[in-house]
This record gives sequence, structure tokens and C-alpha cells, in this order.
Amino acid sequence: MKRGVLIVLSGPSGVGKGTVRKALFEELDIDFTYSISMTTRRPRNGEVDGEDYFFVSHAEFEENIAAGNMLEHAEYVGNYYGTPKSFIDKTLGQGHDVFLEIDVQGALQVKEKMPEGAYIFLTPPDLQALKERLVGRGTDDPEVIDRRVAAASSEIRMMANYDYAVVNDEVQLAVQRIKDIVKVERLRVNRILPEYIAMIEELGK
Ligand SMILES: Nc1nc2c(ncn2[C@@H]2O[C@H](COP(=O)(O)OP(=O)(O)O)[C@@H](O)[C@H]2O)c(=O)[nH]1
Ligand SMILES: Nc1ncnc2c1ncn2[C@@H]1O[C@H](COP(=O)(O)OP(=O)(O)O)[C@@H](O)[C@H]1O
Repeated sequence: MKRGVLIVLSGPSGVGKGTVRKALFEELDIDFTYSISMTTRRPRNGEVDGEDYFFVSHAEFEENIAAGNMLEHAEYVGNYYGTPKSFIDKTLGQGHDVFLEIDVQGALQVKEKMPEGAYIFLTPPDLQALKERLVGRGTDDPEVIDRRVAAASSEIRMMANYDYAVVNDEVQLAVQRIKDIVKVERLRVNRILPEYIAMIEELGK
């Protein structure tokens, strides 16, 4: 069976990753599986294990790190968060495409381990627009916004490590561009090579 495509959407804070991801998952003609992260934080009311996160103990998370099961992980306010490899491998193996939305540092760690994915850098039309979005979101203090814009300048330099750059000028346009990329990725010859090798061998007989 054909493996699914790993689609990694990344980019600086405030560029619109979450917004674009939500709009993408509202489209009726997509069939992506969202990568579920693992965390040591406690489930909030209504959160379901295996849907919102895989909730595990500190010890269990550290065992997973030691066993090399995490594609990437980070510590945030005293808890571990990370991307388990097994869930992604299993889902891709079943032929389903997996969608991962992650920050730039995390994405580059994942790329080292799974270079065959489609790495998409979501970019703002310009730095001024990025700043306006961070201000408009209203979730951060001015100093935090300045730090995020400064971080964005160095993150934008990492764009060259990605396979695709998608400008998020309008959400629906960005969504369409990502859908087009997935279509192209599904046609890439090196994804279907095992089937072609069988055909070539058949021809050689
Ligand atoms: N590196 C990494 N960060 C993650 C992962 N999953 C969630 N996070 C980040 O962890 C932080 C805290 O997440 P959470 O506790 O759910 O709080 P909320 O996102 O603010 O509702 C957020 O910045 C998430 O983006 C992951 O798999 N890997
Ligand atoms: N194409 C766009 N045009 C204008 N504003 C946008 C666009 N995409 C996202 N936004 C706004 O920018 C802010 C940051 O978006 P968000 O999805 O939270 O970014 P991220 O997940 O990358 O940190 C939000 O207030 C969102 O409504």
C-alpha cells in the first residue's frame, strides 16, 4: 500500500499557522490525520486522551525520549510536549496523510528524522504584517511581541531549509496553496517508486 504524505506546516509565531490549519481542516475534500502530541500536563476538563493529546506521566515521557520515540520535544512551563514518532509512522503506513503544525525549531528537528516529508514554511507578506497580527491577536504584551518579531527575523532565514514557502496573505489563498502542494507531493515519483520498481522488473523479464 502507498504510504501517506507527512505534511509539516511551520513558521514564525503570529504568522497564522493555527488559523490556516483550522481553515484547512474545515475543507470537505481533505483527508488528513492530525498528529497528536504527547504531554505530561494534566488533561483539562473535556480533553480526551488520544484525541487532544496522549497524556502521560513524567517518567513515561522520559522513557519515550530515551527509547528514541520522540521526533522532537520541548519543555514548556514545567511540562514536556512532543511529537511521538510511532503514531505518525503507523498512520502513514496505513496510507493516510499526516498533518503536523509546529514551530520552526520543532520542524527542523522533525526534518532531520523524517526528511521525506513536505516541509511548508508559512510566511507573512512582510514583517509589518506579522507585527500587526501579533498585536491584533491581543494575547501578548508589547515586550513579548517585540521578542517574537525579533525571533521571526532569524526564523525567516531558515526558510531555505524548507521544501515550500506559502505566503499567508489571505487565509483561503494559503489554504488552497497547501492543498495544491499536497496534490503535487502525492504524485512525486520517489513516493511511488516501489510500485514502479515492480513494473520495471516486470519489463526486464
Ligand atoms: N515542541 C512541541 N510543542 C508543542 C507540542 N504540542 C503542543 N506544543 C506547545 O506547547 C504549548 C502549550 O500547549 P497547551 O498546554 O496545550 O496550551 P495552549 O496551547 O496554550 O492551550 C503551546 O505553545 C503548544 O504549541 C509538540 O508536540 N511539540
Ligand atoms: N491571512 C491573514 N490575514 C490577516 N490576519 C491573519 C491572517 N492569518 C491569521 N491572521 C491573524 O493573525 C493572528 C495570529 O494568527 P495565529 O493563527 O494565532 O498564528 P500562529 O498560530 O502562527 O501563532 C490571529 O489574530 C489571526 O486572526
